Amino acid sequence: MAHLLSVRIYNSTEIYTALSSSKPPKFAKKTQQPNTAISPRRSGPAVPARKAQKLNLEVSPHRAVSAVRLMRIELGGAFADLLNEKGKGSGDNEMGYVERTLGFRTRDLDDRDLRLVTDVVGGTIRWRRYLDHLILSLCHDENTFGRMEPLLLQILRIGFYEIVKLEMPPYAVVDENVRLAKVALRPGAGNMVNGILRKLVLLKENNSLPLPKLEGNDRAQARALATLHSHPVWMVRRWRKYLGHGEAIKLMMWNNSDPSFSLRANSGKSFTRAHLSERLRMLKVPHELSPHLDDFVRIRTGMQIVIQAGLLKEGLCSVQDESAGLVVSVVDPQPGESIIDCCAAPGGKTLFMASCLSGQGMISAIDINKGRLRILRETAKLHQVDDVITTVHADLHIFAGHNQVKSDKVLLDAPCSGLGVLSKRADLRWNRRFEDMEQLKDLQDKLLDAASMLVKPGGVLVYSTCSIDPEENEERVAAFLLRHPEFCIDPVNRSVPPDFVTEHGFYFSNPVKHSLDGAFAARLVRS
Ligand SMILES: C[S@@+](CC[C@H](N)C(=O)[O-])C[C@H]1O[C@@H](n2cnc3c(N)ncnc32)[C@H](O)[C@@H]1O
Repeated sequence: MAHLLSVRIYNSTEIYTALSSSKPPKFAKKTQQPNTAISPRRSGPAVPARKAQKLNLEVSPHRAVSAVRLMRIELGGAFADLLNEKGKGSGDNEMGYVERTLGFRTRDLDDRDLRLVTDVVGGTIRWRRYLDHLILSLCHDENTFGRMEPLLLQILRIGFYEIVKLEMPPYAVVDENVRLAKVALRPGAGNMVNGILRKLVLLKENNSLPLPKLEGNDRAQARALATLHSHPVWMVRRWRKYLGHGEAIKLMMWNNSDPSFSLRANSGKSFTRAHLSERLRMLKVPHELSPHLDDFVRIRTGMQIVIQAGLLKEGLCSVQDESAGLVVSVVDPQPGESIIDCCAAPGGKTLFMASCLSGQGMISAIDINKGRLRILRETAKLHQVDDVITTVHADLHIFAGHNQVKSDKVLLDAPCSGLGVLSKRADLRWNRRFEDMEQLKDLQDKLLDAASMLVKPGGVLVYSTCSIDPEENEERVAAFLLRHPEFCIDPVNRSVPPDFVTEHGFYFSNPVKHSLDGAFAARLVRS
């Protein structure tokens, strides 16, 4: 039986405040829903005003935490950083959100619960389009789905994901999610979850999930694929155009797989990869050495252990994908050089470049974002590489127009769509819009022009993105070379393994081929 230790009424503004620190969005109306019926309105309060229960031992903690975190990501604009999800060792933090949002606590999260939260939140976000298609198919009508309360929808998505993708024992999933809906919303909501989830279980047992067929014209096929692989239609169409049907599907499967992470040992603190490997062995974290980069190790599981052991906090290592590390190989920083990192924050590449300088040389780390630049500064101090880094808070366009400085090497790690990192950034696919691409390309051209002004004769300009989109990569470089005949391509064969070198001499990490994030870099020399 639920334990009722305290009673408090929450209103919708308070609930929103619990979800996010910024002001309430349009969905948070002050109207209250009747407590017995299922509110059909998606535009109603996030959860209805309700009585708070301090401790409820009947609700499974990972589901309560997942539901609240999903609400925060979707409605409160929180950032679905899978690493943070893994890293949030503090169950207290999570339970605080549950209490402030739903009005009750469950038992504390243990390590298994934390892993489940990561899986459920990441998976539910990734598979959202697919799950919503199934939920809509099993609702009475489109209105029921279209106006469903946000919390109810999240609970259904969790249940569908657990049954269809995690293949958890279905009737336990039904019972647990029904209980969550009853306690967090009201009995009627529990009945609805029960009805829909039970229909799903039957369909799954009979192998007859209502999924779209791949037929019709290009647009219709793209829509079906977008649902089956849970991506926006515009991405599917773009990838079918650029990569072909088969590769597009492989890419979507990669984006939907569990991300793996790499760690870079921080030589700035004389902490070598051998030291890191030894520490990981002692922590029983399975890992392997990167075949491409001397300072890197790969880990598939155990990130939470690494974080709890304090390795990141002590600055002994950083989380950095090898694809990003290889961009630094393309820059090839040498002791004594002057380097400008034009879009530097939060500093992943700046710090790696700084550690390559062995205390000699200087990196000017420019960024327009003050907060992110502060993170860079603090991390540089922690990593003991701050003696070779100067941070500059500036808009690159203005900085380049007003400064006469010219450097040996200039890195422009440009703002981009991030289409190469969708496996790690589970929510990014839903936040990125087709219209963004044109704006980004325009920004990239302008930043390239500005960055080129900072390169001294004979110096090197490296343009990089974490995108796999040719329009942000090869096409931007081609357009730049037309505008700037004083630059030419310096093929990256000497900097990265041959497998990563394109026919035009650029660096390209292909998620499907290399099992790393997608990344691109061009090395251009000024005559
Ligand atoms: C892809 S991120 C850089 C990531 C970074 N290089 C790293 O490895 O951690 C792009 C950065 O460009 C910055 N940026 C965007 N427009 C800018 C501008 N006009 N001038 C300077 N920085 C800018 C953003 O604030 C953002 O931090």
